Amino acid sequence: MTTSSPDTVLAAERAHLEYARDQLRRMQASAASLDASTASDPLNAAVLSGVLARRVASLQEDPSTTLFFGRMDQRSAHGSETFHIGRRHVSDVRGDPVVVDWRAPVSTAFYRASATDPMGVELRRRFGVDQGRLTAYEDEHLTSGERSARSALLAAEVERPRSGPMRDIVSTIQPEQDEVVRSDLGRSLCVQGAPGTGKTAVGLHRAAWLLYSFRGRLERSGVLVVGPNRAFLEHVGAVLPSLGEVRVRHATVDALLAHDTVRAEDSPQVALLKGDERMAEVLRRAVWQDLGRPREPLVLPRGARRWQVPASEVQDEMDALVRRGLRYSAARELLPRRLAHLVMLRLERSGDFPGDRAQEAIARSAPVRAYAAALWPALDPATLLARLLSDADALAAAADGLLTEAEQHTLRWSAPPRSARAARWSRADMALLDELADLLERTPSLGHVVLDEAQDLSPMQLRAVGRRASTGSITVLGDLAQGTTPWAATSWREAMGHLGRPEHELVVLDRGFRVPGLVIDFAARLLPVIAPGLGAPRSVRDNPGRLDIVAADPARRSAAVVEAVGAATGEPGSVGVIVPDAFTDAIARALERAGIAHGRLDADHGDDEDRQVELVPASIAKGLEFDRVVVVEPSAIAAAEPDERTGLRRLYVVLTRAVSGLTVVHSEPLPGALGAG
Ligand SMILES: Nc1ncnc2c1ncn2[C@@H]1O[C@H](COP(=O)(O)OP(=O)(O)OP(=O)(O)O)[C@@H](O)[C@H]1O
Repeated sequence: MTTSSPDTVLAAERAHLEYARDQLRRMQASAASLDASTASDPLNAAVLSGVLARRVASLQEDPSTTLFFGRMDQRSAHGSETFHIGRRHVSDVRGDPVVVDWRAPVSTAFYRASATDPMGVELRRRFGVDQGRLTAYEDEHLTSGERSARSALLAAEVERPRSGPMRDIVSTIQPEQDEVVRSDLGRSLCVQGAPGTGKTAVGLHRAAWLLYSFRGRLERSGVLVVGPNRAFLEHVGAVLPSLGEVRVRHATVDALLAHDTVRAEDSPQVALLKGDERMAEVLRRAVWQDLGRPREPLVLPRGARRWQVPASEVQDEMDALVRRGLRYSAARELLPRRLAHLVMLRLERSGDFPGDRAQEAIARSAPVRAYAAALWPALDPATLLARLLSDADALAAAADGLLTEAEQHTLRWSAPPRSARAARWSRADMALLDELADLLERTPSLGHVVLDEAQDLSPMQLRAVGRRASTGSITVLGDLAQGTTPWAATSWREAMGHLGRPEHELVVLDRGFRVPGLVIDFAARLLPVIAPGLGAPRSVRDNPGRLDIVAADPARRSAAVVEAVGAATGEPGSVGVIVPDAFTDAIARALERAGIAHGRLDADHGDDEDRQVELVPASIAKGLEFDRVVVVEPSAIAAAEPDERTGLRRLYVVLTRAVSGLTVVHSEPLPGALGAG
C-alpha cells in the first residue's frame, strides 16, 4: 500500500475536478448543438427547443462551488470502484460517470456507511470547498476497523456564521436525515424534531430526491412545499433551485386556500370551532341536505305524446347516484342523462328506438334540465357557508347532534351580511370554503406535498392540505412544542389522521444543528410547561454559544436593545432582533435613530435586500434562523398570546433562532418558567 502526501492527494483531486469541469462543458456544448428543427412538426419543435434550452441551462456550472464535495471508494463484485459525489451527474464521452448525483442510489452509501456497517466503503473522503476550489480533505477508512474521528468539515459547516437565505446541506446530510430524504415515494412520513434538528432542510432535500427518483411521475403531478408565512418561504426558497429543482411550488397555507380575500379576524374561540374536525361533517350534511325529493313525475312532451317517469323511479336514480360516492356537482351533471335514460327505456318499450343522439337531446331538453335543476340545485361554497353562518335553522339542520346550541350560536355571525358577496371572510373560513369546494368538485391532487410547521394547522386546514395529496404522498414536518395556535396539534397520530394518512411512519430527529448548548439549555427550561414529555435537542455544536441576559431600566430598554444590536453587528453573520409584535414600530425607530440599517420582516414578505440586521415580530419568527439574536422583553412576547402555554411556546420558538449568540433584553421580570434552573 502506498500512502500519498496530503498535497499529492489534493493535487490529484483538483485534477479530477478540472477533468469534470471539462466534461461538463463538453456536455453543455453537445446539448447546445442539438437542433430542435429536426422535430416532426412545428409544435414538437417548439416543445423540443424548450427542453433543450432548459437542458443547456441546467448544465451551466456554478463557479461558487465545486462539481463534487465527496468521494468514496467502494468494494464491489468488480473490485474497488471510485465515485465522486456532487450536486449533479457528469459523464465522460463514453457515458461513464465522472461525478455521480448525490441522489443516485449508488450515493446512498456515502451518507449511510459507518464503521459498524461500512456498506463496502473502504474510503470516504469529504472535501473542504471555498469559492469553487478544493481546499482540504478528510478521510475515513471504514473497513479498516479504525474509529472515525469527528468530522472537522461537518463541524465547520455547522459552525459557520449564518448570513442570507438557507443553504442546502447536501454535502453533510447525516445518516438519520438521509433515511428520511430517501424514503420511498409511496411512504408518508411525519418528522417530529426539536428546533434546529434539520426538519426543514430534510423536507426540502427529500423533495429534490423524490423529483430525481420519480421524475416522470412527479413532473406531471407536481410537488408542493407548504410553509407558515412568506418570510419563511423566502428564507428557504433558494434551497431547491440550488439543487437544480426550479419547478417546485412553494406556498403558505393561506395562499393555498385563498378562495376569497380575508377581511375579518375571528376570536380564538370562533376560530377554534371553525377549525374543529366536526365542521367537516356539518359541511357535508349542509351540501347534501339541499337535494330535493321528487314529488311530481317527470313529464316530457315528445311529438304527439307525453312521456312520464314516476317520482319513485327518479328517487331510485338519485339514490343510486348518491351511493356512487361522486362529488355533488359531478353527480348533478349526470342526473339529466340518467333521467333521459329512464325516458329512453319507455320509448324503447313502446317500440321506438331513436338512438344515442336522442338520449343526449332529451337530457338537454328544457323540461328535463329544469326538473333536474330543481331536485339537484347548483351550489357554490360562498353562498352555502354564508347561509350556514347567518341562518340559525340552516345551521341547526346541518349541525344537529354535532355542535351544541351554544356552539352554533358562537359560530353564527352576529351581523349577517346582506349577501354572500358582501361577506367578510376570516382565515378560518377559508378552510371551510375549501372543504365545501371539495365536496362540490374534487380538488386535484399533487404527487407529493411537504408540509412544514404542521403542528400549527387546525384539523380543517390539515384536511385541506391532505386532499391536495390524496392520490400522492406527504412529508409532514413539525414540533409539538412549537405549536402556537389555539388549535395546535397535541398528537401526530391525530394530525396525520386529519391529513388522511392514519398509516404513516413517525421519525424523531433529536440532534440539534442550529442552537448552541448554552442557548438550548436556557430555552429548554420552558419544555416541562409547554410540552411535558418532549425532550430538548442534543446540540451537536462545538461552540457552547453565548447567552447574555440584560436587565434594563424601563426607560433604557430601547437603548439597551440598540447597544446589543450594535455589538452584534461587529461580527460577521446575520442579526435577528425579535420583538413583541406591538413593539415593532418603536424598536424600528430606535434602530433608525441609532443609524442601524435594518430590514423588517412581516407575514407577507421577507427581506429581498438581505441586510445584516432584520427586525422580526415574534409572531413570524418560526422556522427562521440568525447568527445572533436579540430577544426583546420575553414576558411581553408571551403575554401577547391568548393563554400562558401558547405564550411560552411562542417564547420557546423565539429563543431557539440563534446559531451563535442570544441576548435577552428585559425590563419586566422574565416569565417564571425561564427563571428556574
Ligand atoms: N446535516 C446537516 N449539516 C449541516 N447543517 C445542517 C444539517 N442539518 C441541519 N443543518 C442546519 O441546521 C439549521 C437548522 O435546520 P432547519 O431549519 O432545517 O431545522 P428545523 O428542525 O426545521 O428547525 P425549526 O424547528 O426551528 O424550524 C440550518 O442552518 C441547517 O442548514
